Amino acid sequence: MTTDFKSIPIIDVGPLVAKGDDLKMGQDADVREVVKQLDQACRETGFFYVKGHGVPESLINEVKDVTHKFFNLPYDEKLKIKMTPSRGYRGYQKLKENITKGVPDLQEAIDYYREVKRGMYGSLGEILEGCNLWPQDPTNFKASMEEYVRLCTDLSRKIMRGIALALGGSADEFEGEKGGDPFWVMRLIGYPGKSPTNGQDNDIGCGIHTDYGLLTLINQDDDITALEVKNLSGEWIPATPIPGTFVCNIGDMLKIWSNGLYEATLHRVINNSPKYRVCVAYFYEPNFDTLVEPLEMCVEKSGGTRLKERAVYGQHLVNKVKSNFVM
Ligand SMILES: N=C(N)NCCCC[C@H](N)C(=O)O
Ligand SMILES: O=C(O)CCC(=O)C(=O)O
Ligand SMILES: [Fe+2]
Repeated sequence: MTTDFKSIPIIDVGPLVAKGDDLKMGQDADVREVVKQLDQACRETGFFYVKGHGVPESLINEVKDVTHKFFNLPYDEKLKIKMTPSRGYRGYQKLKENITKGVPDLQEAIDYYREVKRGMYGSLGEILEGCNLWPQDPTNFKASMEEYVRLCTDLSRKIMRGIALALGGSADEFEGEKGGDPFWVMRLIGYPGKSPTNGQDNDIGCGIHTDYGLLTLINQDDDITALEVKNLSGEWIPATPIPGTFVCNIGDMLKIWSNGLYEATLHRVINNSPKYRVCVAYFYEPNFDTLVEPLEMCVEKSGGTRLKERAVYGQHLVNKVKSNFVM
């Protein structure tokens, strides 16, 4: 259950990153301390900053830098990697093309998904079949992003091990058929700055929503506060950038698996600054074809009441992708 949090906690995941490959990590006192903090943050906020993550700061900055460079290109150039349904919904979406709850978002973006080979998940995965679209310019774009995805996937796997322990499971509770072959999504997002002259009818960069999967790692520009998180009384708490950290939040599938012990907290983005803002959002997801329903151990912890929600992750994603482009 979300609470009336007034700020977003910071967690140093260093010990979890260092020992996260060893399934006996739960016996380590430093890891146990991280697990305790993860449990509290997931219960009370659903959002936390992650420091001590081990992803090089140079790469964190480089992916934002190439994202800025791409969105700075002339429109015709950006359209070379235009997203279409026939390209598996991968690629560039112009301003206001993405829609949240019926309202066009004041953002442009590129969507990347883990590869879905032809027939891989039968008809379930069909609409996402296709190749990711990489711009020629800047030249280091593809290599930087692929390395970034690799490191974010590894970090997320370790954070999920910490969360598995926090819920009272074994470290690899979310692996195997649940998330041992994790899907991923990456969205590079650009939010135009506010100009005094263009009195926008809608200045919402991304409308109020929850994320779809397990964990999101947000890498945002250091100098602009735009992401806001909703607490229990409905106040918007800013996720002010803290250089060198990721903002990490919980998605819909982890809410279901945890039987609602952990919340997928509502959030939105408004860029009130005059500067253009980018965000590199990495989404760590379950296995595409896994059926997600409350874990028995979490139902017990909740006193026996079971959430009614259940979903095949890939179906949940596909439903969202389809509705993201219709008014
Ligand atoms: N892959 C994720 N989680 N993306 C979150 C985007 C939320 C906005 C989207 N238009 C929507 O309405 O869902
Ligand atoms: O731009 C941001 O900081 C967050 C974007 C977001 O919430 C999303 O794309 O799911
Ligand atoms: Fe989000």
